[in-house]
Amino acid sequence: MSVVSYVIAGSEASGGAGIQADLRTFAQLGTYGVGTITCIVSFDPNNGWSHRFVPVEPAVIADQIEVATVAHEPDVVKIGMLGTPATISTVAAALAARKWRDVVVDPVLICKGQEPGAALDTDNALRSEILPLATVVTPNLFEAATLAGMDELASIDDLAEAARRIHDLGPRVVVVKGGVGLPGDEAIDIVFDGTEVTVLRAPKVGDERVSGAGCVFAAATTAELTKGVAVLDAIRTAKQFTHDGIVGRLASRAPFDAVWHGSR
Ligand SMILES: Nc1ncnc2c1ncn2[C@@H]1O[C@H](COP(=O)(O)OP(=O)(O)O)[C@@H](O)[C@H]1O
Ligand SMILES: Cc1ncc(COP(=O)(O)O)c(C=O)c1O
Repeated sequence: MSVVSYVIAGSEASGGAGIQADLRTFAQLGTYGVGTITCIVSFDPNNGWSHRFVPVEPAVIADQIEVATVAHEPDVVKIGMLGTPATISTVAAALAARKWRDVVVDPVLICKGQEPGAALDTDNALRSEILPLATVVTPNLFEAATLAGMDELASIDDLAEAARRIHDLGPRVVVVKGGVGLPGDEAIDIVFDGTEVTVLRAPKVGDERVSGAGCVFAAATTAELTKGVAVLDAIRTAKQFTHDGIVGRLASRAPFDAVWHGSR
């Protein structure tokens, strides 16, 4: 069993989300983080903090995956933002070429700044090429509705129905994160393993979304799986770790706070 938590994801240049958040989370939870960069997202402070998105060349992504996997032989990997159909095909081929103990997919879908047409192709490629390889997938409300082909998710029953539909696409365990999106004073997520639905609850910390929460949640799950923890226990630890990081969040000149990595 490798002590390396491997992540294939985008760089988010303000430092709150993406691979920066993933690698910090791995370090906090005691695994050795190794990362491959798929794209670079730079928010634009002069244009409403909109996304500027630059994909990395597929051949350069393949080179990074080659050196990381040959050097470390990781057996647990997190997939974060991929961003284009070409990147998705490159990463899917690389994943299929090795045996993994766990593949955690945070299905970061559209990035503002991409054309809607390109975004739809990206959603479809993720659904058909990456989800079947996942052992754990962690969509937020919006991503779950998109992947499940549902209009709006407004209750725990809706989360469970979305999870069932996403499970049919191939992942072994589906976590649908209600986050701040469901009414009430709790951030509710559900876990569906193909048989049972488990409901996870934590107090909401404010009503705002915090940048990097989704990345940290999936990265913490990945770190725990790297250590050999069972899936549901890994997800429970991730929920607490993310909650603590939201409590200790970091304000900046950006219009959104960023999750801290663990307790502050
Ligand atoms: N304000 C909040 N207070 C408490 N928990 C939260 C809050 N926002 C998100 N969470 C939790 O953090 C985790 C990641 O949330 P997610 O919905 O993926 O966030 P986002 O889509 O904003 O990145 C989930 O467990 C979710 O329930
Ligand atoms: C590169 C990258 N990955 C992932 C995300 C998703 O971040 P979050 O955890 O806030 O959903 C973003 C959001 O900006 C991003 O830029």
